[in-house]
Amino acid sequence: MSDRDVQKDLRIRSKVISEGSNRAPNRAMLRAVGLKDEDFQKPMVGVASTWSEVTPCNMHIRELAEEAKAGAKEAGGAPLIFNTITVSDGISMGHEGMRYSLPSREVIADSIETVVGAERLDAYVAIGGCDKNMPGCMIAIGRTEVPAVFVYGGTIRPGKLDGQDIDIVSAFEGVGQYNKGGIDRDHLHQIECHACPGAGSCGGMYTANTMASAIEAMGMSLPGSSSHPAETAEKRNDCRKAGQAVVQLLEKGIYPKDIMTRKAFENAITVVMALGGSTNAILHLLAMAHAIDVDLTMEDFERIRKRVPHIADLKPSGRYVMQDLYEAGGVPAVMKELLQAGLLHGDCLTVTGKTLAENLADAAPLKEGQQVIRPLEQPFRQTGPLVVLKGNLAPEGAVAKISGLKVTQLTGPAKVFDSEDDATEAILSDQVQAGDVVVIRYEGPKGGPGMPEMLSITGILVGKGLGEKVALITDGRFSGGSHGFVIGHVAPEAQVGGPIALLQDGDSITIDSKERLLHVDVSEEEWEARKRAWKERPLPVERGVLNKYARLVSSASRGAVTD
Ligand SMILES: CC(C)(O)[C@@H](O)C(=O)O
Ligand SMILES: [Mg+2]
Repeated sequence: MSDRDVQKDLRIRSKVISEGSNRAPNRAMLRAVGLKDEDFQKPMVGVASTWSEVTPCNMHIRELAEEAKAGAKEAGGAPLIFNTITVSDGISMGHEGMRYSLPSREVIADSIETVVGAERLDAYVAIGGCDKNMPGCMIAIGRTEVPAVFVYGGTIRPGKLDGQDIDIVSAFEGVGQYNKGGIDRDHLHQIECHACPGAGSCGGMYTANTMASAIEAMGMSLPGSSSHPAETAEKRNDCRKAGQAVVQLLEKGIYPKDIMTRKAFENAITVVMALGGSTNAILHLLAMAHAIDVDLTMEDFERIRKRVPHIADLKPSGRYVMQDLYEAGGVPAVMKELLQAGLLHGDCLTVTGKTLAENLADAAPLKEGQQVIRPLEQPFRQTGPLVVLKGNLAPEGAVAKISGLKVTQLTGPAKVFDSEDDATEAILSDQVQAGDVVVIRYEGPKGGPGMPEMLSITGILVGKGLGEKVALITDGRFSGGSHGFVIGHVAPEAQVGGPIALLQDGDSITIDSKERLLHVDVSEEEWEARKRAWKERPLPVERGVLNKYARLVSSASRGAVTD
């Protein structure tokens, strides 16, 4: 791009700072951070970095942010890096800390919106690593109404133990295997030491990789970037190019609302279904749609699921991890197949300034002989694996992931727990038997608060060999690493008096993923009596961010949003 082009005024917001005598003080501050006279003629481009030492997912993002900054500068912008927070789902899992995970999505969105708004940035690149970073950045992008590009920090590579690939979920399931006596302490320690061999987000088609793929499908990331692993030259290149791309979007006047359309969300859902992504995708895509005023509902997921085959042999239920998908050709190669089969809208605009179909025309196909992605004609299932269930237990809906499951229907007695801790204790001390339906309630967005992910407990069930023998239903949610007969996001949640609050031990619960049903068999009189007797509980946290969150947050069926 030539200097003349850049002087075509791209300062759609920053002009309020970079022009006029009365803004001398504002510019004085920016001169201290390195901006010069010529920079005040250029668009101010932010780089929202989620760099942090608290998790491998984000520990390399500082360097990536520098690349994006260099790219934006090369393209004629005046770039500035700013940070937002992250928390690690892997580290906060299974204890009090998990309550902060979903709220962190809002903190990330709010903090990016705050900096972009206050500093009058003209455009920005957002770079995210751990699960909540992706939707957090995208919610901000939806709200801020300036050109933006998202870059995923990239997947971790698989760990190696005794010649086998392992990852973080191996460690969670190892706890159940150890509890059952299947492995000894030393083996569990070996898993712990080898599961996470470097920088990058959890390796299977868990939440981070799911959301990264969805965002690329939506057109908000550069082609191929969602499957480029964290520690590769391609990943650094993605960031450099994202810095350049965002200035070009500003030039062309392409805004997030031009890309994040309803059809783009449909493309994202299609890719999530084909890859067998995390149940969290439903929550996060609903929240992202809300941020950009796209009317998306749980029923849209069901509608799309019915026409999209599940073709990826990816963890948690399959064999491979994101690095293997990258080596097989990556997300663009999968999208190429889906487009050819008429399953994607090719006319959607993307951050390259081209349509999805134009981008995919340049993409390489799946590698010859690869094992990760099946042909569309020979899928694992004819329909997508993320199922929305409804019934008298979940009038607003609940979410199950059925990939890898043989069982589709179970009727069993409820074992009701008012917290994940109590349920975990019961499972570890063998008080839960095959055929039981474990109910974990008061763990919803308001009741948790924060709708904790329950990978510890699902990992223990799988590790103990109960993954398909015991069903688990909750108003909380699951990790992308969770598998088994588990149903989350039950809405309305217990805290607001949803039907799940009225369950009692021994109630007969039916889960039917084919009929999409979540039903409890209790007489009407009895149910009415329980309703009358139910008393609202005070919010479990009285102050601070969790109290603010609990007061504001909407139902999981609407994405658990706070604005
Ligand atoms: C720890 C995990 C596996 O990253 C989880 O948080 C997820 O949702 O995928
Ligand atoms: Mg997670």
